[in-house]
Amino acid sequence: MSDEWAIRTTGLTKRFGRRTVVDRIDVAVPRGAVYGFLGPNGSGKTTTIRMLLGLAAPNAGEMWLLGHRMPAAARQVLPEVGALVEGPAWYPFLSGTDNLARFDAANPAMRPRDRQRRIAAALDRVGLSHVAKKKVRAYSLGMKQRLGIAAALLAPRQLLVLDEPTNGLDPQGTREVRALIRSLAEDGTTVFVSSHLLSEVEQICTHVGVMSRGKLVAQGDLTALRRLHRPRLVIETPDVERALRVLDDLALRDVQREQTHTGSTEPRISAELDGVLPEDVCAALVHAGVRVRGLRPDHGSLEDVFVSLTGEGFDVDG
Ligand SMILES: Nc1ncnc2c1ncn2[C@@H]1O[C@H](COP(=O)(O)OP(=O)(O)OP(=O)(O)O)[C@@H](O)[C@H]1O
Repeated sequence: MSDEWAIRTTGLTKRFGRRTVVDRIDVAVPRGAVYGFLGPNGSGKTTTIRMLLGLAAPNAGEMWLLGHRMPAAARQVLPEVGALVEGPAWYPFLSGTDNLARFDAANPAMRPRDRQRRIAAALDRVGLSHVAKKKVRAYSLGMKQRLGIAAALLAPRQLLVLDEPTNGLDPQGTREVRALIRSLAEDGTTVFVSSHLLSEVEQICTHVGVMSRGKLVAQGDLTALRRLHRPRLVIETPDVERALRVLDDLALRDVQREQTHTGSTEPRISAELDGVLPEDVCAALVHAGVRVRGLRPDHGSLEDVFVSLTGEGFDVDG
């Protein structure tokens, strides 16, 4: 498998009993990407991550991490991969440093001689040096999550896999973790991050894969996915019937009467622009005597694209 992919799977499948929870997915994460693995709860994200990390065995399909076949190359590859899955359980009465020391000591590949230096560097990387000696029970959730990322960074990593790293965090904690992910990516680490929050993926990711009911329904860089939305034109006018005839004459597609929103009394219609310029539609409407009270192109949001792909909404409150 080509070296350009940090993660690649083909036909990856996991069944629990008769239920297929991951269904023949082809994941492609380019090196250097921040890849958002987006999907509602229960869509199969954690199961996929567990397979990638060798924590669960696939029923079918193939996978490669950093160009190496998994799970065959697990011993060689996994030391290059930092992971945060279901947040580590910390000892609340030990400090951040002492918790990381226990974590580090559990890994036989780590040289004890460098332990303190390694821990100090990891804490510094996630911005926790100032609380290194504080007991973890005094840490905020965001700090605990950053400590989890510090644990994943005790060794130099080419790839970081983070399962819902901002889940349960308050807005401040969320911002801290997002900023950390961005800065890790700037250092050249590939980051694979799962989330059920579209806004989160939009803010930090370069690429996205969308899971829905075990299937990967869309994948690519964010700009390319945005292009999947066909721009529409929204017109506000009291002369709906006349306007509809004009749009029909212009052969615009998917002409719809929009539901009137509370607070807005003006009837609205919309249509796919399909290459026609908004100003030409406006001129035709005015020429036909339609009173145009409002006219604007709607380029749509990423959410529109994903809802149309999955038929499900996303939690858009970051
Ligand atoms: N060990 C298991 N045995 C049986 N079913 C399982 C097991 N693990 C997961 N599932 C089921 O597989 C489906 C996918 O779960 P998974 O945890 O991968 O989804 P997810 O997208 O990560 O969602 P969440 O964010 O809620 O964890 C769910 O319906 C879940 O109940």
